[in-house]
Amino acid sequence: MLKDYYLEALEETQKSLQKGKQIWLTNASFLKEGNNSITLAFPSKMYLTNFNNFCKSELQSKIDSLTGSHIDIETIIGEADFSSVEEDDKKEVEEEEIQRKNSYLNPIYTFENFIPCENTNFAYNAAKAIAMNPGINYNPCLIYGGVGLGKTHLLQSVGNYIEKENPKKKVIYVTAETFTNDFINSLQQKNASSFRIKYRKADVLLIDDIHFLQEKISTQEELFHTFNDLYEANKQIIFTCDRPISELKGFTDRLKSRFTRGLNLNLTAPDYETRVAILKKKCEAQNVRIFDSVISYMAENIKTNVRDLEGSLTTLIAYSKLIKTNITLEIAQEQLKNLISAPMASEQDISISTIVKEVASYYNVEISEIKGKKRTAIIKDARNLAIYLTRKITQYSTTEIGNYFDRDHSTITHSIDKVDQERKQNSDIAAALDSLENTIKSKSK
Ligand SMILES: Nc1ncnc2c1ncn2[C@@H]1O[C@H](COP(=O)(O)OP(=O)(O)OP(=O)(O)O)[C@@H](O)[C@H]1O
Repeated sequence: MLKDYYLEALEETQKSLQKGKQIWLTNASFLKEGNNSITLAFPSKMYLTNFNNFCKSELQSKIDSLTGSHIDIETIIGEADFSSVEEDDKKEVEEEEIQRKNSYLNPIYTFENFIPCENTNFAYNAAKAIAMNPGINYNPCLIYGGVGLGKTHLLQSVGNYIEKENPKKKVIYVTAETFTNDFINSLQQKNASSFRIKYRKADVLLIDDIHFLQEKISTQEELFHTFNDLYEANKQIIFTCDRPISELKGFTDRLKSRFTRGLNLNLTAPDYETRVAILKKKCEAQNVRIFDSVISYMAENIKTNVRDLEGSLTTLIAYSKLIKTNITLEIAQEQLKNLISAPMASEQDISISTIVKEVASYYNVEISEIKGKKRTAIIKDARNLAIYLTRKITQYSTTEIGNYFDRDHSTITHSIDKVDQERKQNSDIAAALDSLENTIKSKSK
């Protein structure tokens, strides 16, 4: 009796599952039923894990609604005849799984979740066209623009789309930093060939933040050869960069010319309407409701980039959950006042040099040491803190901060994240940071 309901629920669930995910359900075998339970058997742990991850909740809600009561779905490995699950089939599925895990794509970054505006429509549509026909029309492709404007999101959307629609294609997503580290490791382990095989086997190679490769000539050389191999084999290559290629320093001309050879897409800050749409979409995704007046207030005042918009939204949502209250316009104004009232870089009173001076005196080190290359613990701490405070209390972008401290963008974000993390974990550090921030602000008046 329950088996009939199960079969009906199975059919409906299969229709609603994403392409490629049905296999985890079709290979489940109905073993037995109890009063309010059914038992399904699976050929292996991998099938069971994927059933739990991708199919179980859907199947559960279908079967519960068909029977009108809650049915326990019990699961077991083996104990049924799985000879119909061909060995090849298993192997193929395993390979696809391994590939999915190795591509390191964040499933949140999809075209559906990206809201283009007039300025970014071209980039959005071009990226979609690439995803539909990788390696054909726009190869290579470079996506560039300032921080937090969606470069990684768009890049990974291409990867996620291809993985979903074309699971046999091998997609590799890496940051330029990971690419560099992989390369260095391969040299240390005298295993350059496995590095080459890994990257040159890609059907789609997505490399994020190539500005990280500035001055790293050997890695650039390796990337150049990887590029040529893939390009000649019509494999799709996409890069992101925080600035136009012409502004990259310490790059070989031949690699620069490879980057610019294909399609160059520029991402710019979203307009007001898009900022509103992005905020609404993020609220929807998190299942929270925020008054339109608050959304308008945020969109009117936070124009820098989408990451800042998201950050403000996270602040408000956290506040609303913690205090258990709806976010009114007054609460939003109060909670976001530091962010919103901060003047733009060009008109701000607080300069980076004031911050560095105060931090240097706080740590009793020289200003030149903070900006220099020394890596003793105390100087590193002072440098990280100066970078963090600059980001926190001025409107300078991470790229501008990087230029000042002569560090690349990922080093700057790493410093900011590190101090942020320490601040969260240690109330003494939080208090010291607050006091230093107040000193800097009062001295800048
Ligand atoms: N147009 C957009 N629609 C929806 N979300 C967006 C959009 N642009 C950016 N975001 C979101 O903003 C956040 C920052 O985007 P992302 O990390 O892609 O920026 P980025 O340009 O790669 O920044 P960085 O140079 O710092 O690496 C992400 O959470 C992303 O989902």
